[in-house]
Amino acid sequence: MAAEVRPRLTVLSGPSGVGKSTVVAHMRKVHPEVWLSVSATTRKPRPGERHGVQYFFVNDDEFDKLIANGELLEWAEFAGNRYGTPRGAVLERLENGEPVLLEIDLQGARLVRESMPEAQLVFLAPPSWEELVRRLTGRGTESAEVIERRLGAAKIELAAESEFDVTLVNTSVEDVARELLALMEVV
Ligand SMILES: Nc1nc2c(ncn2[C@@H]2O[C@H](COP(=O)(O)OP(=O)(O)O)[C@@H](O)[C@H]2O)c(=O)[nH]1
Ligand SMILES: Nc1ncnc2c1ncn2[C@@H]1O[C@H](COP(=O)(O)OP(=O)(O)O)[C@@H](O)[C@H]1O
Repeated sequence: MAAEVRPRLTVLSGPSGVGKSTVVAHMRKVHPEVWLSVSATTRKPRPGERHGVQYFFVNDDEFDKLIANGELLEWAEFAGNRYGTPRGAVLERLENGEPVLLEIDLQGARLVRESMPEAQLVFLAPPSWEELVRRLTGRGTESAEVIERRLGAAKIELAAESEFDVTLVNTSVEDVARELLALMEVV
């Protein structure tokens, strides 16, 4: 009997500022072959962010078209902007048996769980609420108002931790990156 080829779809979620991007960047430095889906968003780029690298930065009309054409695997509104996962690239890699990582919010994780129940959902948690506030504020990329909105969303996300298959606490970026790679069966 042929060995079962089980493509891994892993979803990484967690409150804004917990360190998702930092962990993923570290993981890809160590294992550049790990593929991360690049989402489309209506959010404006932060300094240093480039179209097609961190996100595909699109306007509202373009995002509407992506939805209308069925090009998004899932999408959600988060803190006043829309974010969505392009469907084609993800499915292509899964069909090739390659591991796929999505870094998306709680609403997106729930949608993926419904449409692809075999996906594994990983929650990245902060060591404490105070540390989360410190990281989000310390990053210095958002206004006080946007930080408040994101902390409001963070409370909802933290309350949903038990919906996930695994929780990783982001105390050490290196440790979490290693644990995530193991969950994705890359190492
Ligand atoms: N549902 C969904 N959420 C996404 C997608 N891309 C990014 N997000 C989430 O949107 C939220 C805001 O992302 P971003 O503006 O980059 O802020 P950051 O997480 O604080 O760096 C985070 O929770 C991301 O994980 C997507 O394609 N779909
Ligand atoms: N384990 C960690 N210890 C200390 N600071 C961290 C850690 N992980 C991330 N950070 C810092 O926290 C801030 C938010 O991280 P970021 O990766 O942008 O979060 P997210 O993508 O979840 O919004 C950044 O300034 C980052 O350098």
